[in-house]
Amino acid sequence: MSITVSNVSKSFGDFHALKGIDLEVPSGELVALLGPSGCGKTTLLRIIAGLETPDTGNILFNGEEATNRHVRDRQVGFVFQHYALFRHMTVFDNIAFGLTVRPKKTRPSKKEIREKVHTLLKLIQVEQMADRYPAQLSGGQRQRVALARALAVEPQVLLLDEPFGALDAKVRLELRRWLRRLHDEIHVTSVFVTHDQEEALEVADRIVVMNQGKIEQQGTPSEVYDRPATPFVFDFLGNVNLFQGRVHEGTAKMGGLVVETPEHAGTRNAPAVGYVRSHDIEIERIPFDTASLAAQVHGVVTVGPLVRVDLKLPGNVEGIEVDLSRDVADRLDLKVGELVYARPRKVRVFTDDYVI
Ligand SMILES: Nc1ncnc2c1ncn2[C@@H]1O[C@H](COP(=O)(O)OP(=O)(O)OP(=O)(O)O)[C@@H](O)[C@H]1O
Repeated sequence: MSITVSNVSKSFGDFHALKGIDLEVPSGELVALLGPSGCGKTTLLRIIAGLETPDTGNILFNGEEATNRHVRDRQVGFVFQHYALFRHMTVFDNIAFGLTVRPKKTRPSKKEIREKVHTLLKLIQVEQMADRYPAQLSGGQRQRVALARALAVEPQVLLLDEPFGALDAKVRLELRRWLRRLHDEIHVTSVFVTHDQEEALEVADRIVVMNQGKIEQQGTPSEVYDRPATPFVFDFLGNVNLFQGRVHEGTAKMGGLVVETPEHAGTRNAPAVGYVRSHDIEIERIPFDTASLAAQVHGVVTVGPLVRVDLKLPGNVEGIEVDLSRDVADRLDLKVGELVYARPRKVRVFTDDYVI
């Protein structure tokens, strides 16, 4: 089932939590709502679910008006960060719950319910745990059971609010891969809230980046990562260095960086900022042919598979961070205090009215 969010706004008192949101979720897609704490992701999810009503705007399911449809008639399944499994029920009964409480007319037979629950137990890979109680499961297993419970009633839409937020990093990583594979099998239209950019980039078909109640950009993971539309998106999706400067008659000059720009970009000597990801910078001991920035090594620290180098540059008070692979760092064997040259491989320039 497709979801259309059309011009949705929501305020709490005089705080504008959502400001004119327009969003299309095509049937069968897995979409991530990504943004910092308080940007309105959960409020938007709750409005799609029918747990909250928008002040203005509409929600459509498969093109049909559903803004005032009751939550129980929306055919949505939920999974939240804090697993709300029934403590006094076994895994089996938790998953079966939504089916057993149906009115007699639409309730499947006991045999059908048993078969359905076993299919789901297999899908979430906890077949041998049907008789356990939630307290006897790990956090990751509980979240998988919560997902199976949501899926048991065959929802048309699955809404997940930071479903792995309370789990440790390793389990989180396993579960998000598992969720991706599960979605590839069942293709239920899903909206997934997260503030973790890696999670969104790895799991989602499409990412909707939100900031202060608005959508900054939406697109495939590679679109938003490789072609961020705004400085906010650039910054939010990874480690970034800023080079402040000005653009004038076709050239942006930013703290030693020089980038050719279209003639019409900021011809009034407008401020310009160059954004460079920390893994898009090379370091050598001799100057590069082009765009060499002289710098001093200020710090070197190993972070898992990477070595993070802090450089001080004349004209860039904040300094810059460079992520090198371990091989390159081993070859260079940089020492704090020595002089080197840096060269950005990719620069994206934002001016007041232009992105290059
Ligand atoms: N019922 C409410 N009453 C008053 N303010 C609310 C209410 N619900 C949300 N807000 C406010 O609206 C803003 C958006 O909240 P929301 O929960 O949608 O953000 P979020 O992006 O999901 O953040 P987080 O990642 O921290 O959950 C926040 O500033 C929050 O304090």
